[in-house]
Amino acid sequence: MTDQTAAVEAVDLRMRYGFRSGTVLDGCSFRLPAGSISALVGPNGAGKSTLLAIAAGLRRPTGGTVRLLGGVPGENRERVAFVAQNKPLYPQLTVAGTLRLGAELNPGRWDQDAAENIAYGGGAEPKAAVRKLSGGQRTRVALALAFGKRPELMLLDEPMADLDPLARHQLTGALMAQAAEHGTSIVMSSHVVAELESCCDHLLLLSSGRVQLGGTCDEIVEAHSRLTGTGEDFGSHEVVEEQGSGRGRTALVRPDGKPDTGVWDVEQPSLEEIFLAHLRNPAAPALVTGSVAPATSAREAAI
Ligand SMILES: Nc1ncnc2c1ncn2[C@@H]1O[C@H](COP(=O)(O)OP(=O)(O)OP(=O)(O)O)[C@@H](O)[C@H]1O
Repeated sequence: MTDQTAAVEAVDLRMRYGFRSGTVLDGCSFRLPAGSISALVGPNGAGKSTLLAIAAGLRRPTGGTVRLLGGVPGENRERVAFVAQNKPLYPQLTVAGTLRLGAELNPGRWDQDAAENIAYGGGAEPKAAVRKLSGGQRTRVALALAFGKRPELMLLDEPMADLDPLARHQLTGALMAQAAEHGTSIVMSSHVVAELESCCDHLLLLSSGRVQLGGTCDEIVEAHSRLTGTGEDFGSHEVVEEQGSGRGRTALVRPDGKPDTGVWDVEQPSLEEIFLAHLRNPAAPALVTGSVAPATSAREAAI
């Protein structure tokens, strides 16, 4: 794989589930670099699962293109692991039997130790039937299949949703180790923005069918400021969200140059504050930095 190869690249991706249903993805374009951890966030119904299912080759988009590791979805299944939101498993199998099946389906690349570390870390016994496991233990078994496969790309739909705080912490560590030691690309959806900042390289906020925010965590944070003061207006600073306050006015902005510190108190908002402000104001101007812009639009920008 070359440095230029994207883990996932989408250009003008569009999706409707049927003539009567609304548009779920409406021209999504982004490029998630290989070898990094990327998070997909957005409100309920934003299309995160739809996007991951398209990338995994389980759904055909209505329009646009998506490429994984340089190929089309579904083409390189042995290199890609997908864990769906409902974590489908065979309920009648035991945990050990599920891992045996994983080994049989992935000859030559299966890592039993990696799979067992994830599957048994939450107290599940090898002989326990999957149908008798707790939600979090089932999630661990589904993730164990993904880790055991030693894929080049993991697509994980809300992998932490059922896990307790300690298990979330352990899984975050395991994902970071997987990316650092094996160069695995990881794309996961999540609702817990505060937990993503410490482990993710790139973030995409999906809203109204498009990428509302995209870039590295640092780029997104550095592109925003919170201004508080008594100024008349925010001038050419791009306002994402504005509120009144006892001390005057306050706004989350994308500054156009350095704000006037004689008029405004300038603070750095957290990533979570920025995301919440964008979620409350979906009409705010989008920001997609060069680090996650698709190669075609990056080339256009350079011309
Ligand atoms: N099989 C389907 N048939 C018709 N509409 C669907 C189907 N699956 C999803 N949708 C619709 O597509 C939209 C996006 O759903 P999706 O599950 O992709 O969002 P999401 O961002 O993953 O949401 P959540 O955070 O709640 O998991 C929703 O309006 C949903 O109702």
